[in-house]
Amino acid sequence: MSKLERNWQYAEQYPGETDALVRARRLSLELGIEPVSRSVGAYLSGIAALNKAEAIFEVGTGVGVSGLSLLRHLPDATLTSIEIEPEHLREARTIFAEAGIPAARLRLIEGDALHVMPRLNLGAYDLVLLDANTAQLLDYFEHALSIVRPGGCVIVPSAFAHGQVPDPAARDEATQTMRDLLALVADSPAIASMLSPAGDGVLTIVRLDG
Ligand SMILES: C[S@@+](CC[C@H](N)C(=O)[O-])C[C@H]1O[C@@H](n2cnc3c(N)ncnc32)[C@H](O)[C@@H]1O
Repeated sequence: MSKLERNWQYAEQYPGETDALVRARRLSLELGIEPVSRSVGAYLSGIAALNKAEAIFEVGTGVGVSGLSLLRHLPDATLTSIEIEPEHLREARTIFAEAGIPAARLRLIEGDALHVMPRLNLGAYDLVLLDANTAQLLDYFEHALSIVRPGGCVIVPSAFAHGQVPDPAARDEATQTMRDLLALVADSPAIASMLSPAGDGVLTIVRLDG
């Protein structure tokens, strides 16, 4: 194992998870859903706390690993989360209830994010997580930038598209879409962007004021 791989493995094993997160992660894997990794979950918890997020929006609920992570240190925050698969959403409701998250703090919406996002209030969210269909990512991102408040952030886990983005030989559509997004945000003066190698890569974009 190389030094970089050892660093990565250490970071993945380091953060502690709540019992609810462990249950949600196990269920995700049983259902064939790819949840955010442990280090990315810890990153989401930390960024949401730092941002003092009150209103959080997520595309791709899965069964709730990212959602539980986002809410972990924020007892008053609300989460609006969109999921296209009814079975995932049903399981997520159970997971959130078992974790003791009151229903009033959750708005779980079944549907296609591309239909739901255009109807959301502009500038209404402190933090937006995009973790669904990579083929639609550029469209999600356009909506995300208008629903996040100035100073808020948009986070895209799986920014390496299963490790493909850094591989110049990889030319599939998902990889190209992710590269397009990375190029787009790197050049925009209205955005601060950060790319971390945690998990499968995490892209964090801050919408600057003004
Ligand atoms: C990678 S999983 C999300 C995992 C979740 N964020 C977590 O960490 O536990 C992607 C999810 O997005 C959902 N999805 C795919 N396309 C979607 C769409 N257009 N709108 C809403 N959800 C979608 C899938 O059904 C799947 O549950």
